[in-house]
Amino acid sequence: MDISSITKQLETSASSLFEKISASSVTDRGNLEKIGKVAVITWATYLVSSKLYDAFLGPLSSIPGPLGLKFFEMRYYPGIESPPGSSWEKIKAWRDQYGDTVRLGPNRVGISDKRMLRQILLKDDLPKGPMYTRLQRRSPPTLFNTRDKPFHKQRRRIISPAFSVKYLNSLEGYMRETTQSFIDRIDRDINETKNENGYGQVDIWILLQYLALDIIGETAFGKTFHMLEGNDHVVPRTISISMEKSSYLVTHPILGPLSMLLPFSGVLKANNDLKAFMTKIIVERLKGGEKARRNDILQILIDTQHANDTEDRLTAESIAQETVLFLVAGSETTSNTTGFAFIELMKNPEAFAKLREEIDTVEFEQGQKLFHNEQLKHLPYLNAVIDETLRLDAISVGGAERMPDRDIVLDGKLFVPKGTILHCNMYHAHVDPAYWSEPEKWIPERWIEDSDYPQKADHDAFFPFSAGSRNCIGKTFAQQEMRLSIANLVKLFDIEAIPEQVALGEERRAFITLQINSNSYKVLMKRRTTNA
Ligand code: HEM
Repeated sequence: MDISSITKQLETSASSLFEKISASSVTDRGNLEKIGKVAVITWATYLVSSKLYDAFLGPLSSIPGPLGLKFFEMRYYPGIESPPGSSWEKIKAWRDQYGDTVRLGPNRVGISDKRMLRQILLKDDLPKGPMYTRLQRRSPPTLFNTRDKPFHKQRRRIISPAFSVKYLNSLEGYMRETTQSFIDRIDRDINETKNENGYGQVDIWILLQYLALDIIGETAFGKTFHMLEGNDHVVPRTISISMEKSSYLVTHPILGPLSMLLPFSGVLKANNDLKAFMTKIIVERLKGGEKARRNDILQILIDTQHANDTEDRLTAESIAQETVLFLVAGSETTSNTTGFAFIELMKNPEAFAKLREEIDTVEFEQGQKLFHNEQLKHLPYLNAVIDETLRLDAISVGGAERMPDRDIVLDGKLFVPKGTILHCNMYHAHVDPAYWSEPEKWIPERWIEDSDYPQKADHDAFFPFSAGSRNCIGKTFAQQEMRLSIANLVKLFDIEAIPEQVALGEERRAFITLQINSNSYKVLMKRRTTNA
């Protein structure tokens, strides 16, 4: 018996029952009860038949996927988040089993075909999906979480000058100053733990986190948080609580309205502290006039007050929210990618040697203790190390959501009705054997045109910063920061793996961004005595 006949029978039996009952008197209480039962049965019948229709006959029915997900949302799939932060691995296993279009829910399709991804993100530039509304909670939307295209276009136009190459060049001084504090901190840690060969233990993962936080502090907030000097600051602390909570709200939307009542330790207090901190900085800048001006991202946002068009003037609340967004979107993404690059370099000593050989062809400028971005921008192996890490250890393993506002056909073959949630799994495209040879191996040579590695990188299947109007506004900022930290460390220090730590680097979880379970990865380091 096929599904359509089951559905028909259910509908017929419910309507005949309804007819029988309506024929009798409705005045007595018994009949009222029967009517109630009929209403429930009719509703249940409708629900079951529409679920069966969507699962087996609807427009998404031909897309393969786990049976349960044809009926229920992914968050109800048994064990999907057990252990916490592991759902991305299950989704990857489904992709390997079912292919590059997978049914991931009654109304959700996972996409990792590179042509379809380009169409969704770039050519059709579809609006963001409902996940981003959940991230808004009760605050006004930001550049990242708005789903409104005209609002986004206007906000992006206002904020873009803060991320232009020219403006970023002018911020390089802050990045280099902070990188110097990072090097000083490493020297301190080495001295405290030095062995007979001069090597000390350094938690490179944590120090990279502090570096990224301090860099955003300097450039976006106008103040370093002094994390590298061992400070505990309200801003990073609040953001870290908020990230954990946001990740939970994305997977458990029902908790949204309840979230403020739940005992998320100190969330309310931390949020108030953060608001007070931001308000103080903005008010100081506004009151201080010309004297208080500083060359940074915050200043660009504050300067929108002088825009001709009143709609382009950001309110104090929006300035605070957007700067906090840069910290959330710009710190862990960058520090974890750099951390993964070191984890890969420690597993591949020949690659480390090649990178060092390249870096050693460049000398610090006279009187300088660190490189400039301009000296590093075009180094092929350094950029290949970064790109290969962005491919294989992609931070956004959870993917991004888009939702078509009209019926569309993907790549001329897959009909997708308006309102379907398209779960864009860019990471899956990064490791698809159809696009990459030895996709699970970390091979920087694939990015180098004149290397011996036969199959070169497929740039059309590479989306680390997404694509289209909602691509990453901080891409150049992140690349600059990653080049500076990797090149300076490789130039100044000998770095060696600690065998037990290598295994730790393989255990991963994702709460919005990919990270290592241990949140710590130690290496042995000592100052170089030659070539430095
Ligand atoms: C290696 C580092 C980084 C990676 C891999 C990365 C990746 C991404 C990706 C994949 C998106 C699209 C997300 C989506 O559609 O859901 C995105 C958006 C965004 N990123 Fe980044 N990002 C990085 C660093 C940064 C930095 C340093 C900043 C700011 C200082 C930043 C700010 C943003 C913002 C504001 C958006 C939203 C843009 C919009 O919708 O117009 N990111 N990023």
